[in-house]
Amino acid sequence: MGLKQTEQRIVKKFTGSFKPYGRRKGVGAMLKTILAKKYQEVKTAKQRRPLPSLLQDIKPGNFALRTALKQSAWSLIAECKLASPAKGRLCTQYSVPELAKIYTAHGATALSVLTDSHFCGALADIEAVRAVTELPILRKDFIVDVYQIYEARAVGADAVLLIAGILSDGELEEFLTVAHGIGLDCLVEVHNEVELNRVQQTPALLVGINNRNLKTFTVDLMTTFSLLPHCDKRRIIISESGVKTGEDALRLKAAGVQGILVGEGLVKAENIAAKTRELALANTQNGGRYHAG
Ligand SMILES: O=P(O)(O)OC[C@@H](O)[C@@H](O)c1c[nH]c2ccccc12
Repeated sequence: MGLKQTEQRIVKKFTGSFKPYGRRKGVGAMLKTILAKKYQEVKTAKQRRPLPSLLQDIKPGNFALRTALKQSAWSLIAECKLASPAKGRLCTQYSVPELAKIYTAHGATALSVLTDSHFCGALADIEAVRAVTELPILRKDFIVDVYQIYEARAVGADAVLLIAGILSDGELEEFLTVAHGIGLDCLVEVHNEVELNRVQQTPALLVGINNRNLKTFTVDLMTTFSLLPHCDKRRIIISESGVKTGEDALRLKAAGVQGILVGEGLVKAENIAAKTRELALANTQNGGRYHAG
């Protein structure tokens, strides 16, 4: 199937007045490319392994991510991010499981593993990380089909990312229901007030405020500070992208977020172990938990 046809299919999938990124004019060429490829990948994966067969491999999870976030006064979700479409290769020194080991030993609350090829990720990375850590694992990808949610659980993930900007209201509801039905948490990502309001109509418990605009790639921590007053109290709020220092973490914590999701700030640090401790607020009083060892 050519790109054009695939894109048409994406367009057809969305209903209602909300326009997901894939459908807005002049919007992120990169995101469009990623989404078109994603539909192809899912189609191929389904052919290789139809859903009924995949379902046989699924043991329900136990909402390990929400449990860890609730138990921690401050949470660092540390991301295994080898590359990004905007900046290319970010980390050459360590493999994904090596990063996971460092993060685990130095105070991360949970791990995020990118499984999209544009970030040099693969689904198998989750299995590799599962083998070296007991921390909750978030599958970070562009989820556009329930199949990917089952796939995540089959390889041992505890949670998936759902990006409000690329999903219709119906899809958000459906994906949350499917994930919650198999004990998997969802971190639902928003970037503006319209998306936040849509997500707050759903039972989503974990809300990620992405400081990065997925269309322009610009990053501004103000996104979190300005959306925070609009978040209702029942949700657990995570600030995602562009967090670099312990000072950033302290400012976000003081504003009321529960934790941060960090990739680049960790993988590009000169000393990744020390940066993990810094962002986990491991050295500050009443900061996050610290796992020695
Ligand atoms: O590397 P950063 O700036 O710390 O960002 C991490 C994470 O938030 C980012 O990787 C991300 C946020 N939402 C996404 C959606 C898809 C892929 C990647 C992402």
